Amino acid sequence: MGVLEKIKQIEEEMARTQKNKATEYHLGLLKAKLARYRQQLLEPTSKSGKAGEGFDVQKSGDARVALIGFPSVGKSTLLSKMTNTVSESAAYEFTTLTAIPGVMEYHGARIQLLDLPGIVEGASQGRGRGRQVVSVAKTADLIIIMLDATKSLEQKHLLEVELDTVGVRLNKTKPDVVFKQKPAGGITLNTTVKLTKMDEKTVRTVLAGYKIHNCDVMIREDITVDEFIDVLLGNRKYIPCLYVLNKIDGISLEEVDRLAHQRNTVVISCEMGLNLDYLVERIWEMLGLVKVYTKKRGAHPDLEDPICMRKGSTIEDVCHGIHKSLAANFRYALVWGKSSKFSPHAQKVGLTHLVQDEDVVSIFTK
Ligand SMILES: Nc1nc2c(ncn2[C@@H]2O[C@H](COP(=O)(O)OP(=O)(O)OP(=O)(O)O)[C@@H](O)[C@H]2O)c(=O)[nH]1
Ligand SMILES: [K+]
Ligand SMILES: [Mg+2]
Repeated sequence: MGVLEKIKQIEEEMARTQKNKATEYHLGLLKAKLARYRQQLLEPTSKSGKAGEGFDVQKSGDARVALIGFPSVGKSTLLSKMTNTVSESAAYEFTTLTAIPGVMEYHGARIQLLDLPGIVEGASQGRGRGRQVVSVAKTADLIIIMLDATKSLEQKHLLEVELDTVGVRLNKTKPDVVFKQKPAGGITLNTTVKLTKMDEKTVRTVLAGYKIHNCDVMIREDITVDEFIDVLLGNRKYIPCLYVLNKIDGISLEEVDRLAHQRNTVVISCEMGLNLDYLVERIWEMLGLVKVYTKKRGAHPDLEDPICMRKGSTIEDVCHGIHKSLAANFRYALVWGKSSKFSPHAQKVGLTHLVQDEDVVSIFTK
């Protein structure tokens, strides 16, 4: 039996099985199996060595944003509007056949926007170029799910399912679970919170399903069995996602207003240039980039050329952003701004100090 058939069988069995306390651990086992088979789907086989590989596009700039959507929702039109790259757009489906990178500049950051071929339902199972597209999505710092506002928003759910299947978790944080395998000693299971969505027996059943007999597990969040499986598999990607509804020139104002209020959603019209500035702001915000200004002793901060970094960056990252050898000769730094304990005055800090957006930093070397 092929993997696809096995998956189908399990899904059918799950659909047949009533959800209740008595079947909970059996369902957990089925889910574990299902995840394992789906995993296999993504692994390259000898027949199709290319499966699971993405398009070969160099990452560039400070962050990467991938445009995912059904055909002809306007992905290429958006790329051409927002960057200096032109990507062919047309009224027929599958105009774009490969990944086309463009660069947007904003607040001194260079953000790579990646136009991709349209995908269809079943993409993750290898239909069309879907698998390549979804693997590129995994490399993004932000995924834009682009939708046609004049069409049914059921599309949104279908795309979420495709990404979920390849292990991309949208707008979710990594479950707060410590999991360590060990050579012997059995299973040690600890929880710091009350588990209401699964019980300990389910946890043990799932571990057995993965043939894990020796490990330490510390669960610090009230997670579901799916989230627990994610932890075991360990290769899930937690990526922020912005839903962009295009072509609002084709719907009523009332409808626009209703759609605009949905979570993580921006409504636009590429054709009429509506709301594109706001879209850039939201992209920036969701990327959580941080810009830091540097200042030489006795001089004003350099506001022209900030250093752009990921949220969670440290003074050490700032050093690397300035010069390769700077961290090695580092003595101390002075920071002004949100991360300074003594704001508006400077704080003297070391390499591990976390910087915040719009901090001003002076580095002192040996
Ligand atoms: N009415 C309207 N049409 C738009 C808008 N944006 C794009 N279009 C049209 O939609 C069609 C598809 O646009 P594309 O940019 O090729 O869409 P795509 O998502 O890149 O399509 P594929 O590459 O085939 O997946 C073109 O005819 C565009 O002119 C918009 O805001 N409003
Ligand atoms: K098109
Ligand atoms: Mg296109």
